Amino acid sequence: MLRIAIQAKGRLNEKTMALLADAGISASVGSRSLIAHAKGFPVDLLLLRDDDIPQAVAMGTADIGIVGLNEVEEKGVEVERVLDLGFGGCRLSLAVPREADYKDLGWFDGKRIATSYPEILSRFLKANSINAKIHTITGSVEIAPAVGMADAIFDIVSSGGTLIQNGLVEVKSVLDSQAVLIASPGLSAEKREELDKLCFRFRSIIESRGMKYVLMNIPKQSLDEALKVLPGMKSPTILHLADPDWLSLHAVIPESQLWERIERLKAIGAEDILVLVLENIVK
Ligand SMILES: Nc1ncnc2c1ncn2[C@@H]1O[C@H](COP(=O)(O)OP(=O)(O)OP(=O)(O)O)[C@@H](O)[C@H]1O
Ligand SMILES: O=P(O)(O)OC[C@H]1O[C@H](OP(=O)(O)OP(=O)(O)O)[C@H](O)[C@@H]1O
Ligand SMILES: [Mg+2]
Repeated sequence: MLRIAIQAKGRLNEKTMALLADAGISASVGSRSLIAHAKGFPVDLLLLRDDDIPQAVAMGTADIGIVGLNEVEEKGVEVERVLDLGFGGCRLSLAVPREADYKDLGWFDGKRIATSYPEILSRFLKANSINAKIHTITGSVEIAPAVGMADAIFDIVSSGGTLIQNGLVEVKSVLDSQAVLIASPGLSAEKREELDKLCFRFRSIIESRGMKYVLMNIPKQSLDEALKVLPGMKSPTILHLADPDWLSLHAVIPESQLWERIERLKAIGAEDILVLVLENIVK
């Protein structure tokens, strides 16, 4: 039985539960539960604050965990980074007040920087020979310069909206983060086997995200042109129709290219185009 640590509540919780559900793992988690037995896979869910997940996995309290890379890097513990999960995307950046006379990293020399990520910041400052004072606070970091607590900040940025609201400008992105699956270094062979199965499910879900399954009818004489437009997994599927002048084409297309491809296919005579949601790609 694998034990997986996930965030009890917060930004990663919903998407983590959705990923588990897509992988056929369901659990009824009460608002005060700390541990839940899952159905559909031999796994227990351990519900923790995200700060505690890297340590829990490093110690073996949990075998695996889902947490932001930012927390893994901050805690500096020894865990295996198994899989990038493609959600919870953000970055850790240095930002300064809009009116600051900032030219380069040298600006930070002698300055006070507020952050909830002192370890990552300290490593970065050292690597760049910057002598700044780190002021550690646990939240509302962006307000620190305005209230005179610091000259600059080092914090999570996603849309950049919070920085703008607080009159700050991002000057250096230090770490790109997303939710990652981590594993304890000393997993037994049995647990490793379970983890491999789980990873197989996660990978097929991640790969299918943003992909569409497209079916259409195409005049036979347009086939060569259509094949130039359609990617497909290996190549598109071609099926014969009862009408000998027409073919049916099936292909997998990234959502970002969908409408541009459909316009090109319509221009060469494609009709009856169906776009279906792709649940999983199993390779
Ligand atoms: N604005 C954002 N956009 C995208 N991802 C984010 C954003 N803010 C944080 N994250 C990611 O989500 C993780 C969890 O964020 P959250 O705000 O829920 O943390 P928290 O308040 O420390 O939660 P906890 O109560 O578990 O300690 C962060 O560590 C980061 O990886
Ligand atoms: O670039 P943005 O899209 O504005 O996101 C960045 C903000 O999001 C997070 O805070 P959150 O909203 O989770 O609140 P918190 O400060 O209470 O953690 C993070 O700490 C930043 O403040
Ligand atoms: Mg936290």
